[in-house]
Amino acid sequence: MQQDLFSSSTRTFESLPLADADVRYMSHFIDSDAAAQLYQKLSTGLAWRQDSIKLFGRQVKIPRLQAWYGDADAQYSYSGLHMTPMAWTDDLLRVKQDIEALTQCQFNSVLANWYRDGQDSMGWHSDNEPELGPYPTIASVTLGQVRDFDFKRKDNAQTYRIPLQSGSLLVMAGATQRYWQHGITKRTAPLMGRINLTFRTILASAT
Ligand SMILES: O=C(O)CCC(=O)C(=O)O
Ligand SMILES: [Fe+2]
Repeated sequence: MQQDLFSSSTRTFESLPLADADVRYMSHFIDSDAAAQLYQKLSTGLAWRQDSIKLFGRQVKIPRLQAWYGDADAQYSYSGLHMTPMAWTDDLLRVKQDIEALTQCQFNSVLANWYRDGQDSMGWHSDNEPELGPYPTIASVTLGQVRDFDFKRKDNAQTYRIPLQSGSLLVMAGATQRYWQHGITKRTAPLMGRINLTFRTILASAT
């Protein structure tokens, strides 16, 4: 692994104040120059797709580009899309291994999301597909534009917002997906692009 890409002194997690959840945030997982470089590399280097989902009987383009990488057996279904992973790239593997060392968790796949501008978004959801298991750990890296990441509790109106900085790492674990939804809202202000990498573990028994 290249030593110079990641800073080490400021790599500490803070716990976010969400009840019945385990959410940790590291603002400087990757330093800002390296994050900008990695954004450029991944924007041209990953096999981005414009997927559509069926909504009320019509095919609707999802408001972002996506790419799915991982171990060959990490098959994933999402809103009716069946995703077969592409083989790990060196960059994705390096980030994965770095997160694994920090979190002591293993991941076998990553969903990459590219929010091209403020119009791209992700609606309210929980990452609660059966193949993720009941208490999934999801590690999410932000590169590029800062975007607000919103949490909304399922059983009352509680919300929590955190602006995710370029180079940051957000880890959602424990019962987070069970009690909370999350999403990235659209913005009318002109925004630059943001690439998000969400590392997951697809359980073999569920596929
Ligand atoms: O872009 C993000 O930070 C969130 C992505 C997300 O929630 C997902 O891929 O499930
Ligand atoms: Fe999610």
